Amino acid sequence: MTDRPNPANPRRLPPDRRIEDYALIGDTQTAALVSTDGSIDWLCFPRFDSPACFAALLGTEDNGHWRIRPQDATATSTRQYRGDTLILETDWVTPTGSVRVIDFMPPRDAAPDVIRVVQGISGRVAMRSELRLRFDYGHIVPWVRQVDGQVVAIAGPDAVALRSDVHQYGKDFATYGDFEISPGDQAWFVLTWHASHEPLPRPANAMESLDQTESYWTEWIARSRDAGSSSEEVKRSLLTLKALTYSPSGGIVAAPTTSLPEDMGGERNWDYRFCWLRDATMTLAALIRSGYTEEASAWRDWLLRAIAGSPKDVQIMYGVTGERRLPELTADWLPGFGGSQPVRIGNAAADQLQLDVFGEVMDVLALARESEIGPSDDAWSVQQGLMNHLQGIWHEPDEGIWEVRGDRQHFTYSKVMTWVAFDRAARAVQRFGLSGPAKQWRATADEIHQQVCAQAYDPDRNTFTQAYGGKALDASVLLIPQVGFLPPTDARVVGTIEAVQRELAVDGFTRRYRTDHTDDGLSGDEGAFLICSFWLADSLALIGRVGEARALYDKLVALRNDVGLLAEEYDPATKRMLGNFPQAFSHLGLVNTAWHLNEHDKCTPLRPSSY
Ligand SMILES: OC[C@H]1O[C@H](O[C@H]2O[C@H](CO)[C@@H](O)[C@H](O)[C@H]2O)[C@H](O)[C@@H](O)[C@@H]1O
Repeated sequence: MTDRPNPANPRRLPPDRRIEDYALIGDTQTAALVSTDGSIDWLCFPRFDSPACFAALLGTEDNGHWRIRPQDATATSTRQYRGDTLILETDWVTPTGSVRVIDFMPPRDAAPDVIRVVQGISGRVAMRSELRLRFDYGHIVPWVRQVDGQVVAIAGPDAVALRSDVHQYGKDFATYGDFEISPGDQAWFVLTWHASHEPLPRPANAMESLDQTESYWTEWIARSRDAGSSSEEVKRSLLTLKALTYSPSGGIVAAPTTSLPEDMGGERNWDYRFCWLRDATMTLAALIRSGYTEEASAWRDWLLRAIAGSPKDVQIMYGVTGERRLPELTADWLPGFGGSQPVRIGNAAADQLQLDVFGEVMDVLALARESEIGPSDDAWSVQQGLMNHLQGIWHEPDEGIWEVRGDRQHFTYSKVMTWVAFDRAARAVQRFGLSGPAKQWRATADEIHQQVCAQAYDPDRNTFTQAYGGKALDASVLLIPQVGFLPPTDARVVGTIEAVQRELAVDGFTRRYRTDHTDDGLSGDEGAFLICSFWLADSLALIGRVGEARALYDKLVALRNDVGLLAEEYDPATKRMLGNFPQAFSHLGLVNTAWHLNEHDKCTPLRPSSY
């Protein structure tokens, strides 16, 4: 094809489209988002951070999508995951009958596939598949042709083949398949990516792949500890966290999307398809607690490879196999979700100083050492290098946990987590007989402790503040008792929880900070931050207000969409999710709070540092 689609007449998506209208399918190397309308609007092939071949999520249908649904515009859909798997079932009801569309991505053997199977339930239903491939984040129209009965699309490094038992035809830069389905009928579609210079991979068998995919997820979830009354939502969150794991390397992405807005229509749009040490360590803590040691072990190996070299070059985030350069670009051809621009590719936060990651890494490695994963000499030698480096920089101001793009500050949470790093290092020497300057580390931990209590505590409001000498509040300091910095019985801890409830509350949830009190370098506002709301529930449980904690947990669980997924934030005013989706932070928060409440019910004390 030589012409391009007419940009003056773009194919629009429904204006009332919501982030929570999407469901996730994935193969633990990449993932796709499927809308309630049966359209795959986001898919990056072959990795989470590869350019998207379907980017309608951040634009219009002309930026690439693949819809399979009844031709009847009045058809309605409901959907669910098949049991405890990532196989999505969308059931359509039309005036003439009903059908089921089954969408999944088989855990990868060689080539990545998206498979869609349509099965008749009742009556007779006229269906349509509408495929619009656009490489490189929605702006390259590929050369599409039929080769041996299969549709092959090629542009630059990418090639995608569609194999199906439904006849395909091309029209207006899209590929269509029209078919009818009755009970007992079945139609299948297999979309496969390969590098354009390589031969077409062998086609996957749709039904065999379905069985294999079902077994993969069912066997994986069967290894989890039973979370009692929270079991249903914990399992779904664990499956989501597993789906965000890049299995070849053990890396874990913060979310599979870029630029879903934290402020609808605004500029708070970021690329999350990378491995943050912070998000990954917290995810690991949730997985270890839930019985998954294999993933934790793989991630420890990932970490050691990623940060290998000089400790002074350690970054706060990496690519899925440890890439260090993640330049932030603007995809100015994409209008953005709900008009939220810019759409960003890459993330400049990779170059920031965020001191908290030292504490998070030291803490999760301590947890790993104490768990079934056991010790690792390599890990300890890397940890010693990190501690030597931290000894020289812990007193510096930084960008903090929230990666502000305003001035660096002495953020309280950053300093608390440097205390965690020195505390865990000194403890490891004492407890496991490892080598290292334990006395010096303990002395530094004590110095940081005194400094935080003196400079980050506001006696007038009886609360820890966001930064030394400041007045602004920050929900991250809710973690002070969880990481063991102060006991939950300390009046300053109780005062901080109450101040957060008083000053950061929004409809019973909490913001991470107030954008009118903190200069984060950005315009606009944002919603309630879900992981912080889970931390608030944890804090309430820790100080004995368990009824309130459970009520908040239940309220957060009720925010999940129809298939149990959460974005990063929630706007109580519009009752809509905000931010990248689904977000590891929110799902690990759910898992940890469920375990905290469970442990509380069983009167098992929390191990310090459980996030
Ligand atoms: O809010 C501004 C920042 O937003 C992103 O960071 C957030 O997401 C990270 C990944 O989940 C998380 O680790 C961090 O704590 C959050 O603040 C974005 O990646 C940043 O570039 C941006 O400055």
